[in-house]
Amino acid sequence: MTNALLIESIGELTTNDEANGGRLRDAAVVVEDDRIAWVGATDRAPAADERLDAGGRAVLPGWVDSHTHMIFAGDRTAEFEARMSGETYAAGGINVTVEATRAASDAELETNLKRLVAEANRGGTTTLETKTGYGLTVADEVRAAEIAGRHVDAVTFLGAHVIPSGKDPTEYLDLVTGPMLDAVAPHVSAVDVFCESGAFDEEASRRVLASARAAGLSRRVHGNQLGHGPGALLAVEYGARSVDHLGFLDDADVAAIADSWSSWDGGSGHPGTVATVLPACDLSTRMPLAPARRLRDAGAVLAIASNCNPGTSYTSSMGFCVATAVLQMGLTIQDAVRAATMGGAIALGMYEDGWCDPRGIAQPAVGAIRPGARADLQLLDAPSVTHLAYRPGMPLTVATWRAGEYVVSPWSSSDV
Ligand SMILES: N=CN[C@@H](CCC(=O)O)C(=O)O
Ligand SMILES: [Zn+2]
Repeated sequence: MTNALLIESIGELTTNDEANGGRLRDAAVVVEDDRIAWVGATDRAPAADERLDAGGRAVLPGWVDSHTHMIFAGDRTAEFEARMSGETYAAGGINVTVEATRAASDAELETNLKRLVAEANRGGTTTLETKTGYGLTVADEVRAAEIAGRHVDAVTFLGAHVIPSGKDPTEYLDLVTGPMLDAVAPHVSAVDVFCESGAFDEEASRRVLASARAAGLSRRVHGNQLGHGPGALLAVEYGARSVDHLGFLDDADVAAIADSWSSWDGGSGHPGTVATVLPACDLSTRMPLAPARRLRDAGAVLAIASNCNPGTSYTSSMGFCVATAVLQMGLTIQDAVRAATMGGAIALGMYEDGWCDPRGIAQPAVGAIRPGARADLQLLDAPSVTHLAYRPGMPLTVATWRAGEYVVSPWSSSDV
């Protein structure tokens, strides 16, 4: 049965919809079941079963967090403390979490994931990707993918995260690109590779990306995180949906990522490789901030993601990431908000209708507030998205809807 909710008197509505310039004042939205049914001026809004007066506050799409690692056990507080005392981050720390994750029960992993998803929802996140990569045996990677698929919108296979302790690199690469991929493939939509010294070099990364393509899965790359390397160029060459981290880029990398968008017209056409920046990770590892502004000015499509994981970025706060991207990376507020919503949706292939969730069910588009899109919205206790950076660290998200249902509902409609 159709049930219509009208959210009216929205002071500033961020739509990410070119049809109305991406932003409306004194706006209203009608949500019908799980979708946006109507967007326009409050004084022209149609009747609805239920009304919510936003009182001049801002409404924007829920965050689309396109890069997290939420299937793990344990934490790495000691490693973080050492880093804050001057140690450098090294990929080897991943194996500490691999050991803890293998030792955990299914229930422990699922409980921890649910805790992290709930935290993310409270901060306004309505779409989540997460990766395997702390199991690194066939059984542990399949287990991670299955558990993740019950709670997030997209699952990525990251068997090529690091060579597990005690394993021969050549044998492990054969496993990751062969039997492990075959076993995990039914549960995931993409394959990722950590292309970095200490993890997978160019030749190994090529094999991972080629095996993903042969299996009909999307490609993603962790690239240029700890130093300059081939990750960004490989991502573009293999048609990856995104290349993530990007602290160390030269002019050729920036140009290649930007050029990958030359045949995309904003909706249809072949999408290029999204440049995903991870501001919280750059801060937590004390690495150079990714050159988000330079990438944007060159014409790249940007995403901002949390990279929530116990090693390099133990936060799911997209609001914090957006504020950091504005205050430290030089993005405008509008660019940062767009990157954390529409950018993430493009990186996940979810900006158009019909993408499939981990259960294989077709879903409406996310990342924009436009008729037909999934009704994923957040209400800020602020008159505009500018306050996300103007008042950094404040918990401004006060209500969140996912597919038309309240995920976070601190106010009843009569309080607002
Ligand atoms: N760089 C590779 N993977 C994670 C870190 C994982 C860890 O240290 O546990 C990242 O994105 O930063
Ligand atoms: Zn990551």
